[in-house]
Amino acid sequence: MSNKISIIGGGNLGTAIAEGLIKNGFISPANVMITKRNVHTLQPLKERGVNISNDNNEAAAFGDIIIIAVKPFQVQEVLLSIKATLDESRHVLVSVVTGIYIKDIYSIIEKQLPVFRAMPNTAIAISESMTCLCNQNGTPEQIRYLEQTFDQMGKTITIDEKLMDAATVLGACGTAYAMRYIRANIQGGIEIGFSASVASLIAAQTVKGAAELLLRNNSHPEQEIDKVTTPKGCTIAGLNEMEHQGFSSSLIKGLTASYKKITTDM
Ligand SMILES: NC(=O)C1=CN([C@@H]2O[C@H](COP(=O)(O)OP(=O)(O)OC[C@H]3O[C@@H](n4cnc5c(N)ncnc54)[C@H](O)[C@@H]3O)[C@@H](O)[C@H]2O)C=CC1
Ligand SMILES: O=C(O)[C@@H]1CCC=N1
Repeated sequence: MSNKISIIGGGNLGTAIAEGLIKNGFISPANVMITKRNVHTLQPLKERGVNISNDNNEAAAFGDIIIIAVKPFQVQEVLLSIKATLDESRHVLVSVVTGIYIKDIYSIIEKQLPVFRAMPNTAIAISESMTCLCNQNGTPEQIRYLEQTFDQMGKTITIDEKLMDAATVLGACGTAYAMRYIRANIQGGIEIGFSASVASLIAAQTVKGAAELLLRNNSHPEQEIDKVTTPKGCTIAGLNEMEHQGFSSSLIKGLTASYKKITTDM
């Protein structure tokens, strides 16, 4: 399988994917093309050797793997514009678009080429994404290749398409939710005496360490919490107050509101 990759839609996620792809040398920048109608903001990628264009058909002709990274309402127009260039015997289409199902894509392109959906998050730019994949008509070789590609940029799992909306909430929106948790820690940290920059460092590194404990120990959060909570100590006093104020409940309600938005209103 040849490995030229085109990214259509050089916005937040599209540029993060381009950065992630070229970061660790998995693919040469010369084998990546990214498009946007106004290519001005793509200059930093161009300076690093990535091909940039405002012509989606040029990108479709360039890439063997075509990643669609536009907003949901832009998908139909983009797919229709490259439909004639899509080649069933060559191209693999990968959509990262929220709430657009594989059947929707087939109904627009009317060609039986392999279609994947990928749900990464913006940490893909620093090779720390969580990416959920699903596909229809992908060969085992193509599935393996795409899993390997996204594995270069974090962790990857293949799931059923019916879980992609849930993956979007937990894995992609989750980056923003984690940021708010960290921001609240910074705000609290300033109130109890730290400068903003020191509070930011302590909050971010502490959250990173907590996540690494779970990933490396394969443990449950409550097991790790038990190791921190001294009886009659300050940790449990803080945790219980947070729960009295609805901490876990508000997060769960936030996740389900996000899920409801995707499944009923996008
Ligand atoms: N931002 C995130 O964390 C994540 C976003 N997604 C999905 O990825 C998609 C892109 O999201 P963002 O990057 O955040 O949006 P964005 O608005 O930053 O990026 C979309 C880009 O597509 C460009 N574009 C629009 N029409 C175009 C066309 N005809 N040809 C070429 N480029 C065109 C826009 O100029 C823009 O730069 C969305 O569907 C979103 O649901 C999925 C996972 C995470
Ligand atoms: O907010 C959104 O709709 C997109 C989907 C996942 C992250 N951003």
